[in-house]
Amino acid sequence: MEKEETAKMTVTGATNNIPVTETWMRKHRLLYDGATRHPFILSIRQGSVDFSSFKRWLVIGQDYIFVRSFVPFVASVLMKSCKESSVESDMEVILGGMASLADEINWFKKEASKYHVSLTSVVPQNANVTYCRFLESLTGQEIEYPVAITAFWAIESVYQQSFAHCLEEGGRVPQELQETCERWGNEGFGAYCNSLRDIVDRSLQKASAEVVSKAEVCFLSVVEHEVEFWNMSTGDA
Ligand SMILES: Cc1ncc(CN)c(N)n1
Repeated sequence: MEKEETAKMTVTGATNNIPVTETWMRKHRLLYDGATRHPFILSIRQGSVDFSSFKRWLVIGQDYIFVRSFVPFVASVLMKSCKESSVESDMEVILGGMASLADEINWFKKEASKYHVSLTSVVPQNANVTYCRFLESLTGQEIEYPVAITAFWAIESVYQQSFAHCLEEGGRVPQELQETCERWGNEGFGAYCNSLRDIVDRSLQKASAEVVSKAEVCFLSVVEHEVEFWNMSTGDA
């Protein structure tokens, strides 16, 4: 009897200790999968994607524009972490993210010249402009660190999990997109996303209910923007 009670307590304790990001994932699974299992991503995984100049223009050109707006946002998260986080390693994780964005920019330039895409003449599409504006709105001082770091984690994670899904067993990624999938779907990038997720969960543990709810809204906005980003592939955005 005593043993049973102890077991119950442990189960209750574990339930109460579910990290916030895990509760969001369970609650918003369908929406999240809508981004990481978007038809464009599934077509890459199934090998049916038509990697025409239009798609190249999206993956290289539009994403290049996005990443250039992403950098100042990440810089603002770095500033917030210096001021608001008491954990030194937060800065190192975010700095690592900045370094990987520098690599991304160089990679876009390399791919653009390989496929003769002129990065300077790509016009940002509406969905991309809206997404970049959203990023800018999160750079203000009034945005709390837990909210900003939530957006950062969600943006990186959706991308990582989308491309990791393409690489899972049974996929038939076309040769010319293999490197793209590996760039974001690799395990190292996955570990980095997990470090961001740990920062989110830790910072939300100490946050007020109001900030937690703002962070959840922000998480959902990111997922919606990511869906809209891929919708550009069908001209629906
Ligand atoms: C739209 C989008 N989202 C996320 C990432 C990953 N840095 C990206 N390159 N582009």
